[in-house]
Amino acid sequence: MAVMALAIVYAAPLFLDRYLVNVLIRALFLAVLAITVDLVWGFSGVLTFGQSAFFGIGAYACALLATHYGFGPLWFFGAFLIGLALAAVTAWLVGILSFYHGASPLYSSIITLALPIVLVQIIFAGGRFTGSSSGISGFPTYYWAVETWFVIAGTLLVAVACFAWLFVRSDLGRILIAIRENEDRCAYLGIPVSRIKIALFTVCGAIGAAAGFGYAAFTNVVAPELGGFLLGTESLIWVALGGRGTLIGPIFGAIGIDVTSSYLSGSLPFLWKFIVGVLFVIVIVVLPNGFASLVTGAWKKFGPGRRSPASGHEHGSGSIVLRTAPAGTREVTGDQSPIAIEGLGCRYGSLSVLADLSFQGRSGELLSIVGPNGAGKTTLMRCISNGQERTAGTVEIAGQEIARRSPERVVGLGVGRSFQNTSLFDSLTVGDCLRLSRYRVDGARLFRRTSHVSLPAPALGILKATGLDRHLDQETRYLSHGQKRGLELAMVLATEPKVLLLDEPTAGLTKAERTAIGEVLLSLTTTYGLCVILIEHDLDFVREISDRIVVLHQGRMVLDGSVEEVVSSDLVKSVYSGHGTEVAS
Ligand SMILES: Nc1ncnc2c1ncn2[C@@H]1O[C@H](COP(=O)(O)OP(=O)(O)OP(=O)(O)O)[C@@H](O)[C@H]1O
Repeated sequence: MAVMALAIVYAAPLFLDRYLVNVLIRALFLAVLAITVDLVWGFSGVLTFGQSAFFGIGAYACALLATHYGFGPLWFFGAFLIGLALAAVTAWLVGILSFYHGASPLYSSIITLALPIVLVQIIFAGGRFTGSSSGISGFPTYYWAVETWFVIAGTLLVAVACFAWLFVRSDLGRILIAIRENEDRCAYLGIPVSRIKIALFTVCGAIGAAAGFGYAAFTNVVAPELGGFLLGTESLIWVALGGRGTLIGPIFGAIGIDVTSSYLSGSLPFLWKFIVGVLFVIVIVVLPNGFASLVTGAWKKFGPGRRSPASGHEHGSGSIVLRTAPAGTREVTGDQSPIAIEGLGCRYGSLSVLADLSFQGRSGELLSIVGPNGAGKTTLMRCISNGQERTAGTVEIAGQEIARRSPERVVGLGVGRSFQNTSLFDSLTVGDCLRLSRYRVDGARLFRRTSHVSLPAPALGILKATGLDRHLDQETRYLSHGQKRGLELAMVLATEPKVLLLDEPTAGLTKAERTAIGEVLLSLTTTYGLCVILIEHDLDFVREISDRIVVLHQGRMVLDGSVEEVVSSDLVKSVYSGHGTEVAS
């Protein structure tokens, strides 16, 4: 494919007229920018308006160094490196500001929106040095033949597209899609979401600068618009029209719109922009996944090896082999408690949701947390799995305080958490989900996909019990509710936790599935020695499988005892009957 694309790049200028080749060279550089927007927005879900700023930085590095300092092969190459480094550092700083733990997606979009505006103001403020609003033209550059420039721009585009393609199909590329679909689940599997986003943003910034540098060196003109907000927004339109998250769609979107506008914007300056706007609205409504979805849809329907939806998958993960991971080093030793909670409290403003909770969990123990709706059970899970949630007290995992650690770092201490509502990645396959849950233990490859995944014995046991080991190539959206629950549990166990937090794992399951889950939980404690903390409303289920029960009421612990003690307690009966005593504060 890459060889064919390169052959086209080398042959095309021989057959096309000169004006079109000139227009295409600019469009090819812009298509490189579109790929970076697709990686950031299409694949990892960060709506960025600021990718043009990096294009502008690369373009101005070329123009400013050639105008004010010197020109020659070394200067040219030096300017290229300076442009890339400046863009990478800017992108890294913007990434840190945009994606620090807890930043909302809206926040990062606003920061990327401000970036090109700030850059243009800096260019204006640069006066004669930066050429202010008129920009810089006529600076020394290489006046090679258009055929040569076409080959340079085309080769850059093919190279970036190939690397991007390999990247999005790799282990790390799957993680980008997982982040786009369910950032929280990724964090609670120990994936460092913020760091991955910052790294991606930095690399895409540098690539955008390379494209801008080439664009400026070819056209011999730079203007503030090259780093402006308008180009940033246009690049989003190319990606949306072409097909977000497809790579090929944004390339054709950028080339198609730029070339057409070069022909039409002279004769129909206002009408052309209007046509693009209307086209954009129509495509968003009729083809939300862009024009590329027409091709991929037809390919899925009529192409070779087409699959039924239940067995197919959008991104083609290929078969994956399951292996048993070597026994981890996560067993809790000696008398150490896997989990010890002391004086834990949580407030939301003046509302006290949890107060003064203290208890410990032991290895091989199934500890159920029960209590009426609103008692604070889920909040307790949040306080254990995220160091930033609690407002008082301490939580220790195997003797280590979680302090203010973010969820992914708490996973590193040995806490695994499943959510009240099953939380998976719809367009990823079962195999992909399992592979990415091993990120914390096995890491992820940058340009390759591993053909196997090594899982600890408890996770393998669940896959076998639910039959998921025979559906590794199936997208998770086609799984039954019970299978989804099973997969989520297997994914959490793949992180090799010492303490497993389960929030209503049997909700919505049939009686048979509930019994199966009960057996699985028992084997996790008895065979594998895990400490399981379970929130459950089904008191019969709790009674059958628990070693110990903690009862919460109005955010306080009213009882901590054996199953018999709790079941026979009058206090618990009155709490559940709604006549519960007001807990003294
Ligand atoms: N972010 C928040 N801001 C304000 N109040 C909150 C927040 N999260 C939870 N609460 C309140 O804290 C209380 C406990 O909620 P929590 O979800 O922990 O209860 P629960 O015992 O898990 O209930 P359920 O069994 O219905 O899931 C509720 O009154 C809830 O409204």
